[in-house]
Amino acid sequence: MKQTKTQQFPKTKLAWLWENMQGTRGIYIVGMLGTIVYNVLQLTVPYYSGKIVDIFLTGENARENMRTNSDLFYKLLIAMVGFTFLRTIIVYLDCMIYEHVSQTVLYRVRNYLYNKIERQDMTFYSTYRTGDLMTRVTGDLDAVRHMVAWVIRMVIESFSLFGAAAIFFLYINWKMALCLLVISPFVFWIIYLFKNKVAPMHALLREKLAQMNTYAQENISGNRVVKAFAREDYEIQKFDKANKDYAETNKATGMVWLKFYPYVESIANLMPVVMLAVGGVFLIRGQLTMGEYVAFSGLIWAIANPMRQMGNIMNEFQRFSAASQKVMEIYYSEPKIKDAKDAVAHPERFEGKIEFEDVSFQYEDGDLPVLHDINFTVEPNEIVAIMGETGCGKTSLIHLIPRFYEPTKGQIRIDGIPIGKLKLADLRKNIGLATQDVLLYSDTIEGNIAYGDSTINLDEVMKFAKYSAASDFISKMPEGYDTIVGERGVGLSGGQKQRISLARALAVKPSILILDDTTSAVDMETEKQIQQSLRELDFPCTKIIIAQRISTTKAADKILVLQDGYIREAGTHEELLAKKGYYYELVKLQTGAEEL
Ligand SMILES: Nc1ncnc2c1ncn2[C@@H]1O[C@H](COP(=O)(O)OP(=O)(O)OP(=O)(O)O)[C@@H](O)[C@H]1O
Repeated sequence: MKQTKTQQFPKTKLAWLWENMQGTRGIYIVGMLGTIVYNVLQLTVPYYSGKIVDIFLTGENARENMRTNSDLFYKLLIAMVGFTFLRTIIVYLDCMIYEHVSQTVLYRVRNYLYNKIERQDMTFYSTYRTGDLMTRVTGDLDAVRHMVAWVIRMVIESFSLFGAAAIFFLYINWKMALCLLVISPFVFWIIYLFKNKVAPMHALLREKLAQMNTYAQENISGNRVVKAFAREDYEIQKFDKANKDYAETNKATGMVWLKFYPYVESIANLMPVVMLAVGGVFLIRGQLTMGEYVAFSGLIWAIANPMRQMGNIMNEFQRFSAASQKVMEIYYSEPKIKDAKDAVAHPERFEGKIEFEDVSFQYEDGDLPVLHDINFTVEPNEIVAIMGETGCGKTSLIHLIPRFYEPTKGQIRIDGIPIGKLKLADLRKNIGLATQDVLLYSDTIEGNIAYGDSTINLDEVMKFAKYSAASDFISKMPEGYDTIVGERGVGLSGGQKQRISLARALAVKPSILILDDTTSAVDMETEKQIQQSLRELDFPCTKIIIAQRISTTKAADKILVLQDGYIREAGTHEELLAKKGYYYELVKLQTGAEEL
């Protein structure tokens, strides 16, 4: 997993969130105003009860007032009930607004991230692990949604409640209000200290979660290897460790608040005590009426609760901060390999001439160059075979043609145009590639073959299956081309998967066909059939074939022998035999002949 330092983004986290609320910002503001209104409305009950107490229960003329002014009594009661009802309606609508906006943001950002991930280059995929990426588009995004749906609402709720209660207290009795409010700054200071402690815990927690998800994902997809080596117990233990790690970190994060909680709770609990003591003195001295006292004590929670809520809010805020950091990393990531500013469109088919000129290449995370000064030309329709011992750079070389990676030096041209000047889509659409590790989708065989061009009909699909010597085994399957192959082609043999992958590469009628050891798992007879079909394709096509078998390379127009990233030998089968070098030795080895 990539260990990122805290990356700087073009926008702050909240500004980024705001940007993604586009289209729902108006309604969100209405929601926030609603939160303020329904919190201010909380003051109505203690306000009216204070009035009722003063006028009709404890005041000098209480009995008289009840007799002569009972209308006012009922009006105050109705107002209390009415405002409570109004508040309920506002809370209800407000919840709907927050839910709507948060789901809209979630939907938008998730799509945007998926789009970004899809368009990344190979380096991105070798940097980020699938489990980590999955965590970003699920758990992390949920923390972002939670920020919109709950945390912001709680912040507004707490501050508006606190603010409204404070103003109300100051309005009815400023001296009493100050006695109560004077302790609140301590809470902010404690929350500030808490924030500094809990922020790194949330970052760590987030890493542990990604680690656990990565283990799970890798083990589920690599399940066959686990079974083959009977490593279930080992993997279960490994997961258990990651799970425990995550649970422990989760607990530790929760414990941080517990260290600060007693202080905040004590301050919050101090409020009713101050109320009782100071309020009592004020009452005795006549500086506070009984009604005012009722109003104060009825609303004391509006000062104490926001204080208690602060820790929760700060916790959630830090969770959002750690998660959004991960989301924004993908959100603002740009593939290094993309269309150049002056890229030219090339909607027409390529002729298929390929030129490598002094091409060298090193992986970004590699220590040494893997290709050195590669020079060769392939004419349209030619077949070029590339061979060499394992790890010599064959796959790296062919991956440069569709620009999966950029050469560190030199230039590759197709039909005379440097590939860096072509639009990526135009370049790749002209290339049919069957990779070494075959990946099929859980779809029908027909769907898999027609993956690159879904407009082709079944007859064409069958034709390409025939080219790749796959039609026989497909027609023997109970549902033929409608047979669903499992995830990654489960249910097919290695050779069968390779042949479907070849048919898929051919089905886009590419002007350049690249096969990376695509027939390594098929028998010699079938391979011969495939070689024959490749020579008889009904469309022009340049073929670059990585192969180890002499039976494949023999018929090629040109053979390149790679060694340690250099082209050591190049020529036809006969020319290379005459050189009596690596190729010659390989033929001897494969044919079992002493001399050729
Ligand atoms: N994504 C990568 N990042 C860093 N190094 C890599 C990467 N892929 C391959 N390499 C290294 O580049 C070198 C060439 O690998 P490459 O896959 O091109 O060899 P190959 O000739 O195709 O081997 P094989 O016949 O086994 O498929 C190897 O040393 C390999 O370790």
